[in-house]
Amino acid sequence: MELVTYPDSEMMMIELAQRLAGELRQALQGSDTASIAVPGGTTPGPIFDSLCAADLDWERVSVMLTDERWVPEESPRSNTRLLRQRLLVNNAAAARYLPLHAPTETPEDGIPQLAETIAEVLPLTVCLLGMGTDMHTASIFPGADRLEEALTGDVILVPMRAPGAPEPRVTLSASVLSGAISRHIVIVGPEKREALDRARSLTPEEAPVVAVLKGATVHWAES
Ligand SMILES: O=C(O)[C@H](O)[C@@H](O)[C@H](O)[C@H](O)COP(=O)(O)O
Repeated sequence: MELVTYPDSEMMMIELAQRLAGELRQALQGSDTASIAVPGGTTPGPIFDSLCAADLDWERVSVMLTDERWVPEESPRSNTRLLRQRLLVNNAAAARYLPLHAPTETPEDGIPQLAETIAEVLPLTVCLLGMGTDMHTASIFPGADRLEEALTGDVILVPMRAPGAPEPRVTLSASVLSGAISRHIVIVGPEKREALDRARSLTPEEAPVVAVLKGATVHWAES
């Protein structure tokens, strides 16, 4: 794992967006298509604000979330809603969006069809992840009901229910996330930095972020 620290998060978000766009651009030089998975939550909004304006052939790019809360798109908890408002706009409106949510009651009902579409674009070209202070990443939470399957299963999407998550979730598996050609983790603040340092001496069951750390670049700003 490589750690890059930035003087402030505003600068980090802009530089990281440029880096992600550069990696997609480079991939599109050698291939017809490219794919990127991004997290939801409160951290990545400013990255999306810059990335959506990147000058690249978005029509050839598939965009998806790393994980989603099983709530309707109108919910303020919906990561899809965040993506539609801040990433799939401007130049990036031309991208192909691969949903991680379907209008079914449970994630179990929706997953087979969603996973089929995602399978077509794997491995991911670029994967951006967030991390919680409990050391979860995507929606792979410590103590989750299907933690083992998400960490070690040869699967694409896993439904998740966890004490740390207020609603059912669906997450890309560790094998899909860590299979991305390029992986970045973005964290802000001293608490998350301490959690990351702690995670490095723990098992993936205790600290799921460990499952995606090898070969990843962690981007950190104190505030
Ligand atoms: O849907 C989600 O919540 C995310 O995809 C999740 O994995 C997120 O990246 C971390 O929980 C960090 O969240 P914050 O950025 O809000 O701290």
